[in-house]
Formats: sequence, structure tokens, C-alpha cells
Amino acid sequence: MEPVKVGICGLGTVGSGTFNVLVRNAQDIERRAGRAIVVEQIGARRDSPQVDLTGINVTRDVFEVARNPDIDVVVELIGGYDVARELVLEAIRHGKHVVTANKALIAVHGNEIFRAAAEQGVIVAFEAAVAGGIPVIKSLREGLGANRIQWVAGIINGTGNYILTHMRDEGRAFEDVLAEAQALGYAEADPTFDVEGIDAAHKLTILASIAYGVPLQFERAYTEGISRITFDDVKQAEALGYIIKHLGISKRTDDGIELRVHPALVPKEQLLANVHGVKNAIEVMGDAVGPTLYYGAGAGAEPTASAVVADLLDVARDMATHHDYRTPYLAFSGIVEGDESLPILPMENIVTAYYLRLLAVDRPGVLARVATILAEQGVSIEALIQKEATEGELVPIIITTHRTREANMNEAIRQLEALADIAGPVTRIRIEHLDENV
Ligand SMILES: NC(=O)C1=CN([C@@H]2O[C@H](COP(=O)(O)OP(=O)(O)OC[C@H]3O[C@@H](n4cnc5c(N)ncnc54)[C@H](O)[C@@H]3O)[C@@H](O)[C@H]2O)C=CC1
Ligand SMILES: N[C@@H](CC=O)C(=O)O
Ligand code: NA
Repeated sequence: MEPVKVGICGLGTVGSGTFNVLVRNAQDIERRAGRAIVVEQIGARRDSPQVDLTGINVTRDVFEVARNPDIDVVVELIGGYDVARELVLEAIRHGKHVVTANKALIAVHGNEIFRAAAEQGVIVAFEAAVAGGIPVIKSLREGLGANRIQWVAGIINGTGNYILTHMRDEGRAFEDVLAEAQALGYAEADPTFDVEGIDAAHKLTILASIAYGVPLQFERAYTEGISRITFDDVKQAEALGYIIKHLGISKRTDDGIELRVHPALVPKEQLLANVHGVKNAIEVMGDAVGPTLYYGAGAGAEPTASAVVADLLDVARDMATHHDYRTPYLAFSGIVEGDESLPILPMENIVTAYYLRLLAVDRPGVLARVATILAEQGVSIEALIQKEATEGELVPIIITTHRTREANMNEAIRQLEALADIAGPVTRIRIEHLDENV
């Protein structure tokens, strides 16, 4: 059979890793695909010291790759929204199949891209976009196709998990660990995407769409990052039997779908609490299969390349199949036209338990006033710990609650912060007992 001719756009961390894996494992890849997969051209602003480009056709204009008549598949690894969107749409217009690692692009412009791709009858594959090397898209879209998915939850940002792990284990400063994650090639070009939860929200948006058959709705995701997590909270959580993790959670309820990204206290003995460093893990609950877990490297050159190359293998096998007989982009056919039957729920509707940290003025009656506000909002206290005064006259109070509605907790926090006895903002971190929440 004719080889599949690939054009790689972007020769950074993932582009270099993809090139190297394709070259190193060329023989096995050919045996698996039934045909060779060769790099026909690379579009890159500059060469990469990680890659030997001898004999490779390199252009500085990625759009040349998208229009190259000899190329079957364009691999978009430049990242970002705008140029990447133009590049992918241009490749599709020229009848190319597309493989991308770009979750921002799929979460925000995916509906448009899949519509254009369906019209052209081309494949758009994006396994590397969620949880790097973990084949979670394939598992959810194909392996779990028999199930009504009930929830999906996990650690889906490698940089964030790397930071939380090293802060906790070594007491290192946030900025210091972030710089290390950047040097290792884990972070986004703009690392606020990692630490403010935007990257995880992109990924969760994609997972939810594939899990429930709803359109991509990134703008409705609740997004909170880890930048305000303090070492004190990490230690306090640990003393209470929890580890703080940054989670993406999407649940199907009778009223709609939860789509939320935020830090959470996870009981130490649960699986997700034991996922460290750049590793990601996603739990998926299906009605037939029960709980399943997907674990592995969430970022990095070759782990991500592993997913990009797996997509290229799928393209090599499926490109001769008519579009109507391929697995739908987002797992369900007809989804591109939109299915709003399951709305994304506002965050105020979610029900979960909470950890609160308050700084109170050390005078009689404070605890009673705090307890009254919580009781009036129907928030039931699980534990209340009053610490030694460490910050001048202020006393830290740690409260854990039973499950309550977010709207009630918002109102309780508003009232607590208005009390003259309470200094500064109240820290609120949700507590997630995922296994018991089914
Ligand atoms: N780094 C990682 O571990 C992972 C990254 N991703 C995604 O993969 C994509 C690439 O990420 P990285 O390789 O980490 O980024 P990177 O910044 O290391 O590489 C991007 C490369 O594209 C080049 N580039 C950007 N615009 C260009 C243009 N218009 N023309 C030519 N070259 C251009 C840049 O010069 C750079 O060399 C992003 O969408 C990212 O979100 C996905 C999973 C994991
Ligand atoms: N910046 C991302 C890269 C992979 O998607 C992360 O840290 O997870
Ligand atoms: Na993946």
C-alpha cells in the first residue's frame, strides 16, 4: 500500500516528540498500520535541537503544509486558538485529515471544525488533547460505547498536579515548581491556562461531550485554578485525612450536566489522591461497566507523541472508509447539529461537601455566630477546629461540612465575610468523595 504522508506543523515539545517516535518506531508502526507513515514536510518557525531534520522538507510557513497536494494528514502542534483554527480549516478545505493535540482549539472551535470536516468527509483526531498519552478519548468513545456514562472525574492537568505534588512533598514555592514544569515542557505557552484551570476546563469540555453526546460548551464550564492554594491548606487537609488535588468533574444528573474544574480535598485512600507529579488519572463510571480508571503521563514530549501517533495509525486505517461509517468525532452521530436536551447546570446547583478556613478575632461568641450563619443556610458542620492564634490576634478556624448546595454555601460565605469578627476572605475548597457520590 502507498505510505501515508504526514505534514507536521509546529516543532516544539510535542512536534519534536512526534517526529522522533515516528522515526524510531517506524517499522512497528508500519506493521500495525499495514502501511508506512512518513513525514513528508514540517512547518516550523525554527529547527529543533531535539530533532535530526536531515533530508526532511522544512518550510517556515505552516499554511504551505496545509495546501501541499502530496500530504494526506496535517498534524497541528502549534497550539493556541486563532492561527491553529485557520490552519486546521485550511487543511480541511484542502481535503486533508487532521490530527491535533490542541484542546483549546477543540473545546472552543470544535463544533465549527467538525462541521467543516464532516462536509469534506475528513477525519479530525485529537487523542493527545486530553490527558496526554492516556488513551482516554478512545476508551470513552469506543471502549465504553455500550454504557450510559454517569460521571467522569479526574486529574487532567499535568502541570497543576506536578505543582501540587512538589509543594506538598517538598514544601517548595508555587512559582519555583511551575518554572520546573515549564522547563520540562509540561506547561502551556501561557501557564495561567494550567494554574487557573482553563486547560483542565478545555479537556473536561471535550470529555463531557464524548461522554454524554452534548455539543462542546466550554463557555459554560465552571473554572477555578490552584493559584490560591496555600501550603497551610495543603498541610491542614493532610491532617484531616485528605490530599488537595485539582479535579475536573462532570456528572449527569436528572436536571442536566455538571461541568466543573476546581481544587478539591480528596480522601487519602481514594485512587485520585494517589496520582502524583505529571501523571493524570480519569475515573469514568458507566452504568454497565461500573467504575473504570485510566492512568498515565498527562504531558511531556513522548507521552503526548504516543497519542498523536496512535491517531495517525487510526487515520492510516480509516482514511479509506467512507465518512458515514467512521466513529463520529464526538462519539455520537448528529451531535454537530446540536443536542441541547441535557443543559450544563449552573455551579450554584451542585451539591458537595466543603472545607472552610476562616481567620477570626479571638473574642467570645465568634464560634456561635459562625455556627448560626451556617445553620441558617442549612449547612451541617462535620468538624470544627479552632487553631492557636498565629497571626496577631487572629485565630484560624477550620470547618468541614456535610454535603450542601453551592448556592447555600455562597450565601453563608457572604454572610461570614460580612461579620466584624472575621478577617479577610473565607477560603473554601470543595471536598469530593467521588466513589460514594454515584
Ligand atoms: N507539552 C505537552 O505536554 C502537551 C501539549 N499539548 C498541546 O500540544 C500543542 C503543542 O504544545 P507544545 O509542543 O508543548 O508547545 P511548544 O510551544 O513547545 O511548541 C509549539 C511550536 O509551534 C511553533 N509555532 C507556533 N506558531 C507557529 C506558526 N504560526 N508557524 C510555525 N510554527 C509555529 C512554536 O514556535 C513552537 O516551536 C498545544 O496545543 C498544547 O496544548 C497537548 C498535550 C500535552
Ligand atoms: N499543559 C498541559 C499539557 C497537556 O495537556 C498539562 O500540563 O497537562
Ligand atoms: Na489522551
